[in-house]
Amino acid sequence: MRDARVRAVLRGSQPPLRRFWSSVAFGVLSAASAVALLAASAWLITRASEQPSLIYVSVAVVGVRAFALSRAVFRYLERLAGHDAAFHQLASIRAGMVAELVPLAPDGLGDTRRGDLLSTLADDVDELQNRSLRVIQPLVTAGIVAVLTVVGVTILLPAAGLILAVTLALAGIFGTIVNGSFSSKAERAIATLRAELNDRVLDLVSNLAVLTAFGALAGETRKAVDAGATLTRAIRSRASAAALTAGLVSVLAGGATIGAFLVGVPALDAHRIDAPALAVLALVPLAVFEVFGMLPLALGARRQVIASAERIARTVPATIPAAVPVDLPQPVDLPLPAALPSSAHDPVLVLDGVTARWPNVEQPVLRGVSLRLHRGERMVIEGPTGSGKTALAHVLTRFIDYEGSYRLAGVEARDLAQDDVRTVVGLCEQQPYLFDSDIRQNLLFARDTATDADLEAVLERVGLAEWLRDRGGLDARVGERGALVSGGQAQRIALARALLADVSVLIADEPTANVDLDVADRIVRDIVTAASQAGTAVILISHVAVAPDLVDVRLRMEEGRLRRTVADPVPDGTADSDVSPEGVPAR
Ligand SMILES: Nc1ncnc2c1ncn2[C@@H]1O[C@H](COP(=O)(O)OP(=O)(O)OP(=O)(O)O)[C@@H](O)[C@H]1O
Repeated sequence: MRDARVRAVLRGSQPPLRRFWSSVAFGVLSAASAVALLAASAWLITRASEQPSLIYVSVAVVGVRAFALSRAVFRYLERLAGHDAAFHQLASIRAGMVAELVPLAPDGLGDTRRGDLLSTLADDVDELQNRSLRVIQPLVTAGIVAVLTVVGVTILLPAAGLILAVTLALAGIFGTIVNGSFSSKAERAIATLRAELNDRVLDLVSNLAVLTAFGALAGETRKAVDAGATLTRAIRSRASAAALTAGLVSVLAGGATIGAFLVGVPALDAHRIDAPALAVLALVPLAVFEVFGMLPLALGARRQVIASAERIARTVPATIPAAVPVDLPQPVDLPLPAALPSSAHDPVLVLDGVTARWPNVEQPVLRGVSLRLHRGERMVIEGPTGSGKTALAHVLTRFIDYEGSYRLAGVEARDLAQDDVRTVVGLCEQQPYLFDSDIRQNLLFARDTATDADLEAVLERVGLAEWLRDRGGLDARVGERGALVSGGQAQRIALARALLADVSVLIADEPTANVDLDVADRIVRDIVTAASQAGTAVILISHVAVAPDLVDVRLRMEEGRLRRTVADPVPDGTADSDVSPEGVPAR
């Protein structure tokens, strides 16, 4: 049975009836006009060959013109109304998906491949629009027009009506079987193959430098090309199945015409119908089969829509993992900046026995961590790789949840809105993300009211004044993911961003990871100095030994536990995170 989440995605893809009904109505009118056009033309040509007075054919002449025009006009209106409804729905599906993903980012999406996410948000959501456009609408139109035509033909000649009904049923059944058996595998695979291709191409272009350096570019390119070829094969096999189905439907349409002649000619001889009626009986099947031929293709489109809905349901997690924080329905207000302690002795941030886990990981990454940070204090956290330093940064910025107590300005952090916490505690990530835009835009999103003078001042504080002049000012571009700036400059831009956001606590996670020792020392000094000037407390996560004059508190993280370092000893037997590393007075 299809899972409830897939059903919910499918339901969500369907435009509401008030938007959708008009496109179905126009579709039916357009298809009915096509059938009526052929019927009227067949009747007119045959009747005209009998050279009657013009008065007898004038209605049919008007009919042919009217149906020719109405078919095109209704087709246009159907397209317009159908796409309008589908696009409205697409916009809300995409917005809904992004809204579901936002609370998960960044740590709740650790298992999600970026290519998958890209394919899901772009291609799979696009595919969903076909549910109304290529599945429901053609099915309803084909059904209604086929029934109306069979009724009309039956009125003219019951035997011909029966033949038409039977051949239409055969076309529906065999067309669906043929199409299903030749293309259902390809249809279901296309969405996954497209995601795989996206993933490979994304990997290739984002890691060109490293792949080239290790001579792996040719191999990875081949994999991307192979993924493209597999996708092309699947698309080709779907197209072949569609062509085969169309061929089968055409054969049955021809069969219906021959059948109409077989029963129509004796009826003509017996004067039960006249010659123009026989022409109508013979030609109408061709038009109705054109409409009805969409049925097997609509069922194929349905399989593809379902495959995309399943992928969306798989890619966007149905529930938020336990370790990802969720805001309370009515979070406590943190009136800023008044809420922050004005006295240097009151801590801004207090952790008591904090334990935390990464999403979907059983083992805690932090175990009973306690610390206190005062206004303007400079704290360094060192420790071996993988010991949990970044995890602590993510707890403090509320990217992952915690057990124990984490108070910010005296208020328990889990009672606050996460956004409020992040206006007080800012993070300079280990690998700062720079947008492929100019320097101005890369800073402005931290504070969109900042003037150019503000931006230049903050860049000066982080030691980038000269660089800014050399680059020609704030309009200089930084390249994709900061390709046009060095690792150290990227760190400084990230720092400038954090300073602009005017946080009270700045966490710099390995700001010197990408630079040499010489530059590292300057960056750390600049970070600490710039933050101090702003009265901002700093938690510096660093591998590099930080000069003693830049540090008030020095802590060490080991296997998820925090303790003081030898340089800042505590009494024997109490050197772990159960002890609050308090006591270093704020400057
Ligand atoms: N999103 C994640 N999901 C699951 N495990 C993770 C995740 N991120 C990191 N880990 C694991 O958690 C442990 C602690 O990682 P963390 O990044 O906090 O270490 P770190 O001390 O910052 O290391 P480094 O100095 O190398 O940056 C490591 O074993 C790491 O492999």
